[in-house]
This record gives sequence, structure tokens and C-alpha cells, in this order.
Amino acid sequence: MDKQFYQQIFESQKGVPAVPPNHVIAAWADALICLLFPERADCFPISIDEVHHKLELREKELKAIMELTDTCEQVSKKAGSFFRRLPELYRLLNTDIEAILSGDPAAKTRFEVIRAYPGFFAIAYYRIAHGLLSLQIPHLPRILTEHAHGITGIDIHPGATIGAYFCIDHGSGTVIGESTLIGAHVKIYQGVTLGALSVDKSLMDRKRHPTVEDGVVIYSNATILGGDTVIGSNSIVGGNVWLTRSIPPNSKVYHRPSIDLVEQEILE
Ligand SMILES: CC(=O)OC[C@H](N)C(=O)O
Repeated sequence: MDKQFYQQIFESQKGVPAVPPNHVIAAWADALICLLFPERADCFPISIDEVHHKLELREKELKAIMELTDTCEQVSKKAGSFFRRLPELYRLLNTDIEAILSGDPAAKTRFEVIRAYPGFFAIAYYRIAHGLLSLQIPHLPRILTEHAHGITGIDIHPGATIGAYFCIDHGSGTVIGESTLIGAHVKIYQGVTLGALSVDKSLMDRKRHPTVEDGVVIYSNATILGGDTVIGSNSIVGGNVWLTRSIPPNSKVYHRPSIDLVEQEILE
């Protein structure tokens, strides 16, 4: 093979930021989730002291990951802040579990939601990633939400802001863009896109994705686009709706499909 090609590959290594492997970063988040939610764990802490000790271990692991991550500054301070905020993250995740359990007639127990629901898995990773992003920790947030995306098919950008009691049922194909704002008690189904109306690169610092106010339900495959688009509180957006403008609170928006039914002749 052409030696220039080898040279090109070799040169491409220069300038690549140093970041621990994705599986190490995901394993840290997974261990943290298992500690917060023993329903996902294979062994439980045997005392309160051990809970304390394991949380300190997770903090040390986060620091170690951050130290090996390029452009990660103020490692101890930021890892400390993340863990000080952990009780609030835990509180929010418990509201999400409650929302899934009370919002889905098929969900029988809290255990089932925590162990088996893709919506809970994706939200847990998102809330951790969002916490890291809000401390301006580079690289790790996107790696975490992409890990959850790979497993669940639910793509939540860590920059999105999502209130308490968030329920995603089923979820495959759901996309929640970077500047999306979601209030409390919002429920969404599979295939929902909260996306940008234009993907021009010059818009990168602008709000490109919708605002969804409290109490909204968005059914499967609805597409809601644009940074100025506001879905007013307690609205219902039906399946397959395509929406690029705001709707007032308490609206119901439905897609009216046209279906032709042709009865077949039964041949004797
Ligand atoms: C979700 C979505 O609109 O994605 C498009 C593009 N990545 C952006 O963030 O603008």
C-alpha cells in the first residue's frame, strides 16, 4: 500500500484529544446508577458506611476519568460539585420513575420500570450527562447520552433541559435536540422528534429546538420543529403530527390521515 497513506493515518493522530475509552465512561455511569437504584445492581451495600464509601469511590473514578480527559479543568472542584448535586439528581430520577409507573398501564412495578424500561435508562444517562455538561465538563456528556442512544434508540442531547416527572414510553427513534426546553409532567412516545427547523451551522448558538410546557403529551412519531415553537401547557399532540408553529395551552392537535379501504371480492 502507498506509504503516503500510512503517513496520513499516522499524522491524523496528532491533535486528537485524549479521552478515556467510551466503555470506561459508560461503566462509571452504570455503576453510579446501580448504586442509586439497587434494582439494577447485582450486589447491595451492606451498611450505610458502605453506601458512603461506594459514593466516594464513584467520585474518585469520575476524577480519574476527568484527569485523563483533555481540556478538563478544575477536576476536584467539578467532580465535588457533581456529587454534591447528586441528591437532586436522585430526586428527579425518582419523579421520572413515578411518572413512568403512573403513566403506563403496562408498567406493573417500580422494579420493572428501573430494570426494564428503556425510557428510564435513557433519562438516567441524560440526567447524569446534563449534570456534567452544566459544569462545563467536556466530551463525557455526549459520550454518555450516545451510549444510552445505542442501547435504547432514544437520542437525548445532554444540553436539553428537562423538568421533573418526565415519561418516555417505548421511546425508540425519539430525538430531543440540544436546546429543547421541556417542563414538568411531560409524556412522550416513540419516534417523537423535538428538532430544529434549520440546521444551518451559523445557528449553533441559537435556540433551535422547541419548548414543551408542563403537562404536555406527545404521541408517537410527532415531529415538532423550531426554536420559537412553544407547545402550550397541558396540550396533546397526536401521532404523526408535523408542527412548526406554537400552539396555546390546552390545545389538541391531530393529524387527519386519509385512508382508503377497498373491500376485496371473495372468490368462491
Ligand atoms: C434534533 C435536531 O434538530 O438535530 C439537528 C441538528 N443536530 C441540531 O442540533 O440542530
